[in-house]
Amino acid sequence: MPSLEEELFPSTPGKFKDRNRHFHRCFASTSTMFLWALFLIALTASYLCFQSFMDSGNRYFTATWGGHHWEKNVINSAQIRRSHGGMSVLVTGAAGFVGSHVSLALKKRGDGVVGIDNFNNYYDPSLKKARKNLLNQNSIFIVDGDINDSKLLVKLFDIARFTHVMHLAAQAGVRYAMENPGSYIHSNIAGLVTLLEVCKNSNPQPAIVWASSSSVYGLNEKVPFSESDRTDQPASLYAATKKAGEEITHTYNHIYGLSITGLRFFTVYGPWGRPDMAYFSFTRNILQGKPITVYRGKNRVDLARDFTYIDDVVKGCIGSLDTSGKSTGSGGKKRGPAPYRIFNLGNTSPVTVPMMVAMLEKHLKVKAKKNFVVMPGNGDVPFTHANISSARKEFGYKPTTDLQTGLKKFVKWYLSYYGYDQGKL
Ligand SMILES: O=C(O)[C@H]1O[C@H](OP(=O)(O)OP(=O)(O)OC[C@H]2O[C@@H](n3ccc(=O)[nH]c3=O)[C@H](O)[C@@H]2O)[C@H](O)[C@@H](O)[C@H]1O
Repeated sequence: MPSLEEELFPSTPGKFKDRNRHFHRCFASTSTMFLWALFLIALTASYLCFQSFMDSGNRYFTATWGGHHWEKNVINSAQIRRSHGGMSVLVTGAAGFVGSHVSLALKKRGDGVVGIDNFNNYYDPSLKKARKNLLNQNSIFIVDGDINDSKLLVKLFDIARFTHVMHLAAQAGVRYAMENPGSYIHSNIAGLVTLLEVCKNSNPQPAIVWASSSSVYGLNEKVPFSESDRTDQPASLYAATKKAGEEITHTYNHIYGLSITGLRFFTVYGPWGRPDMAYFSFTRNILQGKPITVYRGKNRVDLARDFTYIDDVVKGCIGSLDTSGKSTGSGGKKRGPAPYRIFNLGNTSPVTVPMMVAMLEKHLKVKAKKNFVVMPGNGDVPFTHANISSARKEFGYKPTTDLQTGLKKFVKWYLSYYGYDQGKL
């Protein structure tokens, strides 16, 4: 005798012989659809719940901040250890190239330094970890966190009364902007605004020095580039976000009385540098016997950069901090006008890319396998050249390291850091 189930949901249509056949079929398919719909709704709901849990709870998975021990580390690290004119500086992007160098220099002269870095994987995070270790050895504490985390920033300002912020956290790289545009908005726009909001609300407000870029000059053809030259023709999204940063910081200066100094860095290079930059990746390839791609402009014109050595840039950063003047607002209210400044930090002597390669070949004692290709339309500009008279006048900025000398120091570091001096070559 067939079961009720078999009666209602026969395995083969031929089994259905009663007169309610159509009704049963209809009922069967409607219920199945209903069950499927329920199942899909449940699945979607669980997925959305999981997503929102992950988003809101992300902090809890990645957060490594908070607690008594952590606060003690922040307070100790922020402590000024010199008697006159010391400052307590929050350095964002402290595990980065420029950030790590500036942090060490500030600490060395007795200023308080607390770093923050999100240790993202835009390039090898182990290099960032190594920089962090170096800073830790010099009693500099680095918070593992993102500048978009306003709760973290508020907490930091609550427990350490920073007099200055050296804002170097950013999504760098000119060409990568075509691959991952969102990361530029996240760090260079949203992150900047989050930081400025916290700074403007803090009491007292810190003075802010931050990294803009030579790339804001974009398609400007007037050389050398002066701060008053036009910067409304960016050639990359990276440049556009840095230019936007200059406008955004101006607003915070104007409305809230924050002291702001923007530094236009010109292709900074040196030991502990960024592996995504040409001098660094060329070195890696040359040592590994791999070819390098050298871009050329129209009519085979060589590209040129005003390569600037890291120690010179550090001096420029510190000179800017020392002369930044005070923010005038407090608790979100402006009490008077505050300084708003922009400076080029370049070297004032551009070198072509093939000349830079020749210097690397000399220091590495290895010939490069060069492929010359026409510069792709991916955000590059043909040349950069800084006029640095403003920075010189304001805080005595005077670069002293030429590219030949700077690359020699870089190669020495590279060979040692990657173990080539122990027979790898
Ligand atoms: O001053 C800045 O504001 C910027 O400086 C830096 O950008 P750039 O000056 O473009 O440096 P970098 O990539 O080292 O290319 C150097 C040269 O090599 C050429 N280049 C590059 C790659 C390659 O494969 N081949 C090549 O010829 C290339 O065409 C160029 O002529 C920072 O990365 C950036 O974050 C920002 O800070």
